[in-house]
Amino acid sequence: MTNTLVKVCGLSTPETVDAAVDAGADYIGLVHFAPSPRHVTLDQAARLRARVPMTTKVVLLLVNEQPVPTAQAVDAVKPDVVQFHGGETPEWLALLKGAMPQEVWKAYGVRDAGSLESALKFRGAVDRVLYDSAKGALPGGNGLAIDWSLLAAHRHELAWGLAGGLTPDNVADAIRQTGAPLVDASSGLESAPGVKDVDRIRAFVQAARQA
Ligand SMILES: O=C(O)c1ccccc1N[C@@H]1O[C@H](COP(=O)(O)O)[C@@H](O)[C@H]1O
Repeated sequence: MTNTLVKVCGLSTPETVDAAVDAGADYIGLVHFAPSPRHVTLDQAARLRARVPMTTKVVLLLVNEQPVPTAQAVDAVKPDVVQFHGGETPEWLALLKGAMPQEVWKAYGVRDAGSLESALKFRGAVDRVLYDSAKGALPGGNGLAIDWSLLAAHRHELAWGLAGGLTPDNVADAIRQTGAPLVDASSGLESAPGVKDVDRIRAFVQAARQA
């Protein structure tokens, strides 16, 4: 058994939210980003959020939102964490972190070891950095893994998590190789883009727990 925290992201139906909660996910993620096949409106997100017990934390994912829509989204959904998955700056995220009670996470695209050094610019500005692939058509949710050996070799100074291309089949290896304190999956738990598979959700949480 590992202590690795598990996040299941990109949920958009009551059934899949319930499946992730029942499987024991620590975090469930709701994507509010119109170009994504996992996009939920603020109204949908608020209704999904209302199903989640306090034992599971809710992450609202935003991409390059302006200040007013960010505040409106947080107010409507009342998440525990806001994950920013675009080109948000440390200065802007530090301001937000000081102004709201929610945790602030920043997804950061990893290309090489230098990426892990440059992520240090978010030190103090966010509560966690989520390393994801820097490639793909969308800012995230592309199912592309990063080079795990970079994370294994790195002396981590930031609270962090591993995202990008994780599936029920590779998550145990990913945890063993990187020592990730948190793992996050979305497209690897789907039968088609945006369509989560409850069996894959359960298998992912179980595989991460047993790594
Ligand atoms: O899921 C999306 O469509 C998405 C869109 C825009 C930004 C981020 C998005 N997803 C997040 O990306 C990572 C990795 O996803 P994957 O497991 O490789 O599919 C994860 O945090 C997703 O929630």
